Amino acid sequence: MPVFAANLTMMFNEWSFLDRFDAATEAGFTAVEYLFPYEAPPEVIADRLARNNLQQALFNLPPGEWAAGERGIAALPGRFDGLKADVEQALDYAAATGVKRLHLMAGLADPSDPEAASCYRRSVAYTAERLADKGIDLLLEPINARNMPGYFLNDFGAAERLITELGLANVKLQFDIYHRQIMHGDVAMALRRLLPITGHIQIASVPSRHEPDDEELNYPYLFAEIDRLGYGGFVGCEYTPRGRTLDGLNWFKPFARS
Ligand SMILES: O=C(O)C(=O)[C@@H](O)CO
Ligand SMILES: [Mg+2]
Repeated sequence: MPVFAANLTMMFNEWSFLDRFDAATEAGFTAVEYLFPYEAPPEVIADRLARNNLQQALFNLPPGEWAAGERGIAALPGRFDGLKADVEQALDYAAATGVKRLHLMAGLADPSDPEAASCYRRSVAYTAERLADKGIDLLLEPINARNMPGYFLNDFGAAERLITELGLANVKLQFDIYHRQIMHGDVAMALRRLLPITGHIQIASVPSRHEPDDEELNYPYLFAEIDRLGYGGFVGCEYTPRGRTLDGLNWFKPFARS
């Protein structure tokens, strides 16, 4: 049975960020993920996890100036010193929360620009090495161009090639099924092929990015396939509820902790 992580950036927005940990637990989740923890002190987040007996599945390394439109800095020339500081900040939060995988956003850059490609490779290799010291996986997530125009890592093939070429045991794919379907389709076959290099899975309906219970993907089939393939990681629920979060959790009832 997949272990689902509530994405607290997108779900449970009826509560303040810290209260979302309690709300997700009440709803039966045993794990959480979110984009960024950095506005709350690490020990405060650690306390919310501990008091709810929740596992921290994933969060992102700092993404640069998000409010100014940045979506990561790994592929941006001239930002390597900033990236090094970001890695140390993320590791402080990782130590407090016990998270075992972190996502590094690439940034907005032309994937055919050799300078961006070289910066990205250097950033990934450096970050992977720092995380490996702590037993943490580094995740790379291809993101579709409709949601994030101009994003550097906009292709599953490019992610697979880089992961394979680097050959670093802790660099893995963040397989967001929503992005996969929009970018390439062929989800089940891609899961079968890419599972050996996959460190985290995320889900949402396509095209609306709501609960995984409607629209063009057959999630019951995909959940069974993920189990059949022996996936032992988390499945992040990275969707915007159609209405109130709790009203949209019928799909999750068979998997909820009682
Ligand atoms: O956009 C997505 O999909 C994500 O998983 C975000 O966490 C971007 O990191
Ligand atoms: Mg995602």
